Amino acid sequence: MGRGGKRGGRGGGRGRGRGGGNRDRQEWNDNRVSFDKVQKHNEKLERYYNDVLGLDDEERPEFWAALKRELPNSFRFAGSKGHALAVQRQLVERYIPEISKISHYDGTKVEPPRPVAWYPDNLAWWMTTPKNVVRKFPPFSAFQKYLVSETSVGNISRQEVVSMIPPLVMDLQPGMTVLDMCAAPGSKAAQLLEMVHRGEEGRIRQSLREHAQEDGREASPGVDIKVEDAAELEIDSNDDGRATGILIANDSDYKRAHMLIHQLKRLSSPNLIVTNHDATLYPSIKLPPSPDNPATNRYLKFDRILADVPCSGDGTTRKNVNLWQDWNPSNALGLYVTQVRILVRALQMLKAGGRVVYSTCSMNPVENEAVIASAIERCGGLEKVKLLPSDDKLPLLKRRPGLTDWSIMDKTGRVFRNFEEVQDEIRENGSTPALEKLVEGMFPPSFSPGSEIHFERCMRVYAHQQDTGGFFIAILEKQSEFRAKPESESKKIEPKPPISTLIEDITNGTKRKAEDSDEPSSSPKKSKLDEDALDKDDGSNPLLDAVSRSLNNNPKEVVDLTGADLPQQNPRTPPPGAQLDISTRPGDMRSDAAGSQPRPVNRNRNGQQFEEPFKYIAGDHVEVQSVETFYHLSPRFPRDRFMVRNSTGEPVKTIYYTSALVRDILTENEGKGIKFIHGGVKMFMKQDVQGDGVCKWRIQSEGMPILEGYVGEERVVRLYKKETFRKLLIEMFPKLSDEGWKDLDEIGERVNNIPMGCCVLRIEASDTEDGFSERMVLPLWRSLFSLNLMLAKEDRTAMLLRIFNDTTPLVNNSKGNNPKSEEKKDVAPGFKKEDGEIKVDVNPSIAAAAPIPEAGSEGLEVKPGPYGALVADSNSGAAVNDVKMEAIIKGEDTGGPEQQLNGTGGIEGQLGGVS
Ligand SMILES: C[S@@+](CC[C@H](N)C(=O)[O-])C[C@H]1O[C@@H](n2cnc3c(N)ncnc32)[C@H](O)[C@@H]1O
Repeated sequence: MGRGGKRGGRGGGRGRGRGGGNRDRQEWNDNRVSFDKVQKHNEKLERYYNDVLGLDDEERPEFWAALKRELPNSFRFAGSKGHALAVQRQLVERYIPEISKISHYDGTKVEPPRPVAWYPDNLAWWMTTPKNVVRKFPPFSAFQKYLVSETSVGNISRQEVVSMIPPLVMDLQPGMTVLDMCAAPGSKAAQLLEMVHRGEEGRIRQSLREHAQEDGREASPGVDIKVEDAAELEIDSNDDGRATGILIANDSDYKRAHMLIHQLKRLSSPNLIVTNHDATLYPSIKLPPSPDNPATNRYLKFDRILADVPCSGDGTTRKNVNLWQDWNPSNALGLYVTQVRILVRALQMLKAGGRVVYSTCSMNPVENEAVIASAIERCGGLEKVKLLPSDDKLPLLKRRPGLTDWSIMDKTGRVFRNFEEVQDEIRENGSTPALEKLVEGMFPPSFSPGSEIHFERCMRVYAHQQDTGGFFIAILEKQSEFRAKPESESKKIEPKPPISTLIEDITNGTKRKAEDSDEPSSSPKKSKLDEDALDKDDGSNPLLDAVSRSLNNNPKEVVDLTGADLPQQNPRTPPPGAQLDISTRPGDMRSDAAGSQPRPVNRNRNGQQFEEPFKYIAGDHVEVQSVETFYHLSPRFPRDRFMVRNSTGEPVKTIYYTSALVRDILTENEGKGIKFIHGGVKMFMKQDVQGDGVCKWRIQSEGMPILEGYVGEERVVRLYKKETFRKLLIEMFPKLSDEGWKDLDEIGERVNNIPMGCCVLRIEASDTEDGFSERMVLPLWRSLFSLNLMLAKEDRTAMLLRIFNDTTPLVNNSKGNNPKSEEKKDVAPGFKKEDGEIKVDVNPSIAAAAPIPEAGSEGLEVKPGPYGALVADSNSGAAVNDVKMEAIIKGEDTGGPEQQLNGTGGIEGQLGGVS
């Protein structure tokens, strides 16, 4: 993956890196400000964990002291391994030596960032110097710039170290089918997606090399596959090296699901689908029938599932300091039912032999060991689901085993050792709402000999062990298919309705009042239909069909179809975990969510929400053919994976590309009520060019890494020298006319001679002094008079800093001759902005450099418009009409659905030609 960067992930919208003013970010800032001020005591919290965790007298004070300290900074290098290591090298070679020279006022040396010992390949780092010191203290300013810049382009992901653990213990291999059930904001999903693509870059290059001669293409030089990676060349090599696995990332909260998309889109993966469902009711996904057995329905089963469930989050007191005030035992008790349901559904959707990793950032056994025990019980016991040992995983990670015995604290603070004590209490003193929340399954189960669940195989990570937050992780393996017990038969799991509520029901004939209960409103008793629906092995799901049908029509239908409880089950309503702020781990969100803005909801005429459909276009479609001809595509590139997102199924603005399995899933399940909200990588965007033979479809930087190896030499420009690249980064729209091409050194002649349109700039790695250590591929636009690297400004800036340690401001040659004039910003050559209006610039030097062509000359269409004439696109240099020009200048949408999402303003977000 990563082919020259975070899977090419350069997309980057306007929103990146901005605060966005969302609630979670705001909370985080408040937390930071108030960390020292918050009273870090909570009698129930301290009493419960002193009792239940079994820490000895020596360890206990360390545990509490750590929970009261602020968390060290941590971050992870993201993207393909090769690329991530290249960015990491900058830290090691350039910034750590500088930071090591800095001293505190008392003369002690500042501790530089250091790698997290248990994270593979030194790709995760942490540092004890507080963020605000790094941000404000001048000696750190270069390092701070590096962090900000690489984070903004997605090469660095700020993530808490314990939150990096679950994906690492999944044993995820390329080619696998993977589901992340509660994925937003997406830090773990990003790790999973990287794993789905592991080794892909090398495999594709190997395949291209093997077929270079046959295809008449020149393979890139200097592609030495490291010996330790050689094994990866063999895995998942069927599709000419392209990854065949899939990650489906899901979240029930629509807004958060869009943060997830924002986060994952940076990885530009065609193997990703994002869905928006309640994980307790996750729908079965249909696959196309197998050719051998066309009459049988097939459903997707997963090799790996991550259930990083909503939880009370009490392992995160170090960043969510308000938890000290807010912690209450009922938070965890109220989440138990949802957590069990999510885990049971995960186990149902797993292949036999597949694995679920269950994790929380809570230390409470009711959300952890109790959930594992209850889910195993519902799924038919250890014969069906086994808890796997984890001591062979991440040997350098300090952890404690899972608890084998625990007590439960009720809302009032009373502690019970077992369920019998609860029943005795009810018998003796009568029931109370607090007692009614306690169910048998929350307590340690009793086992017959030989049937013990080995809870000690779970991993518990505590704050004091290595200065982190707290976390719980368990690995479960499905042994064989099962039919899960309905909850009504598993009395251990379902809380009885509170007596007070029953009385109310009887006397008033009304439904339960939400305020009576700590229990999540989306954890109502399930109807029989519900349970049967989810248990069906053939994957069909009448409940979900009914729900989705009703959502597409009339929400009231849900009531009619599925019984009294279901209105609360509407999968669009985030379940309780999502509504509890503490369960959403604001710390996980803060960096990831930064700048992401929820996509405006699409609504039809009746005001109902809908997603643009995913429609695949045929390989012999005239537009696909035009692309094929112009870019001289190798026959080895699949033509049957191009997709558009509109109901006509015609390519209008954007052509996306997906893997074959993603295509099969999106087409097979179309109109079946599954809420797919993202899929596909932007491969081509339409440009209104009017020249003979100039392809209207320009390659998007996101799609470039996937496509580039298959583009014919006719559209390829090769660059070897750093200095040439530096010029292209600093200078937007370098002039080719008037012998300007001569300033472009090694590529000057080639770009001057290449016919107009989009081309592939291959930056080849070499051992020469002025050469690149890492190969990169970027889209380049050759226009009539100039050239432009199609790269967002922030990506240009990040590359300048990374490759050249250069912070030179960018020069925009399209801005005319008056650099002081802010008014000129964003305007194409030959035009100027005055009093907010775009006018033709009559400056003779510009006119000479960029004469407005006559109609028909070099294929440009000239037509008058509000700006006086047709101009060259300020971004790509291509000819555009004035409507388009206006849209570009205003930053209005010129792209597909995703552009609306981030408010990237279409072209401007991607190309950086407009600030
Ligand atoms: C702990 S966070 C997940 C963090 C995420 N795995 C990561 O690494 O960035 C839990 C997520 O579960 C979602 N959620 C809560 N209830 C859910 C449900 N019933 N089904 C699916 N998602 C749910 C919340 O919206 C929240 O985003």
